[in-house]
Amino acid sequence: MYQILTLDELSLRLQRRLNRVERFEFSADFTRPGAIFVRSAQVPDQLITENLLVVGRAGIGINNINVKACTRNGTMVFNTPGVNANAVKELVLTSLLNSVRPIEKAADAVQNLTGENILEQAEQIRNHYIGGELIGKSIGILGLGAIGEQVARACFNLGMDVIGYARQPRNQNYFEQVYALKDLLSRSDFVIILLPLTDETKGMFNSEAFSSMRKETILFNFGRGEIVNNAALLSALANEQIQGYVSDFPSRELLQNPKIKLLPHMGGTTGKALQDGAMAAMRNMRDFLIYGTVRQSVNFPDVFLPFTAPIRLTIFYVDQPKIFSEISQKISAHNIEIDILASERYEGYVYTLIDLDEADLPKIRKVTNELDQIPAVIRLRLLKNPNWAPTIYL
Ligand SMILES: NC(=O)C1=CN([C@@H]2O[C@H](COP(=O)(O)OP(=O)(O)OC[C@H]3O[C@@H](n4cnc5c(N)ncnc54)[C@H](O)[C@@H]3O)[C@@H](O)[C@H]2O)C=CC1
Ligand SMILES: O=C(O)C(=O)COP(=O)(O)O
Repeated sequence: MYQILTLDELSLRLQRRLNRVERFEFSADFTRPGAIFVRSAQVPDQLITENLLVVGRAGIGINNINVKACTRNGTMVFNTPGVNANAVKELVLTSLLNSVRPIEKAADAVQNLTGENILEQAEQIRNHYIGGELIGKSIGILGLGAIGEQVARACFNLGMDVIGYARQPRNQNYFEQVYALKDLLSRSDFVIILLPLTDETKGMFNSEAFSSMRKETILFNFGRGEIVNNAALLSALANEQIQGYVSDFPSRELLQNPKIKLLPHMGGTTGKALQDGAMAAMRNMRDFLIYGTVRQSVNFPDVFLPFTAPIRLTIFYVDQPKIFSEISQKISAHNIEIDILASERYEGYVYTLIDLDEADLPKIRKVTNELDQIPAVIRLRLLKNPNWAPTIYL
């Protein structure tokens, strides 16, 4: 039985389905879980114990997970790229359109009309709500990944001049690519942040960045709050260096400012995106726990191998010369046949699946004890093929 800690809510329907099929146990209270399911909640470091095999992030941003500590612990971390890209794109477009048409204020004013001839009265006040248009305006997009690309394409189709900032050449015909942030900021009527939070992007919008922007520009942040330095933002708004700020990441110092609109981190919060993200996360988690295969990981290489042998060893180890020959020699010294294997490297580590043509568990356990003694080996698991027999040994 695998204990899966749900740091964010997972639909009961999905839990019941998974419980039935895979005999996983879900709880929000496990203190030493074997797996963690999470959205944006912070994963506390104390949960990264020797029990923890995998952390599954339903969604994209992994700034809530100490990935380095997980890697050192041999814990696989994955996310679910693209599952909420359309949801975020649609919220970005909604926010953009809202920023040029005062729909909410106009609709509120209509509700306050009284008497007969409501339409006539409404038409008399409509000139208080004259809007702007997006067509012909310039928009700068930072982050041209799953979401940024979709936003760029949609804005191009709305007739906007789209400028994209990316480090590698992209050769897309619906945006002009620039390599200098200042270039993008000085030319854009709207600037959209769709970047991950990293050491490089943290505080990217500082007083220097704001000094390159236009006074009529509205800045939208759907990446992460910390990409914008709030003190610099507040002074840029007060000094009319930019017109307004729309962010999906509220914080106390930004509340109650008429030039700031804050949303409750709802970019990926649609029924479809949540369902798709949870399903993808659970599929990746199940495959890793039951078959040892890796998909969409951020710290392990992706490795897949059909599981046809009775026993599979999974080994995560530091990439060192001759390490694999040491592993295979120890296996063959016990007269155990390797049926097939798959192995990939990633950033100084190796993950290897070794399928054994051997079902004698005591004999295999002797080998795994020896392999565990190799200093470069971080985590070793022994999986029994569930289609051959129902129990899984860890
Ligand atoms: N508001 C919300 O609810 C959501 C917010 N997000 C945020 O949006 C970010 C992007 O999401 P996706 O497009 O799905 O991810 P993605 O990984 O497909 O795209 C990220 C892009 O940013 C680029 N990038 C990274 N660092 C950069 C830098 N220093 N300079 C220039 N480009 C850089 C990458 O090359 C990549 O093209 C996520 O990491 C997350 O922080 C994502 C989903 C929902
Ligand atoms: O996927 C992301 O990075 C998001 O920001 C969405 O977060 P959520 O899963 O909705 O808490």
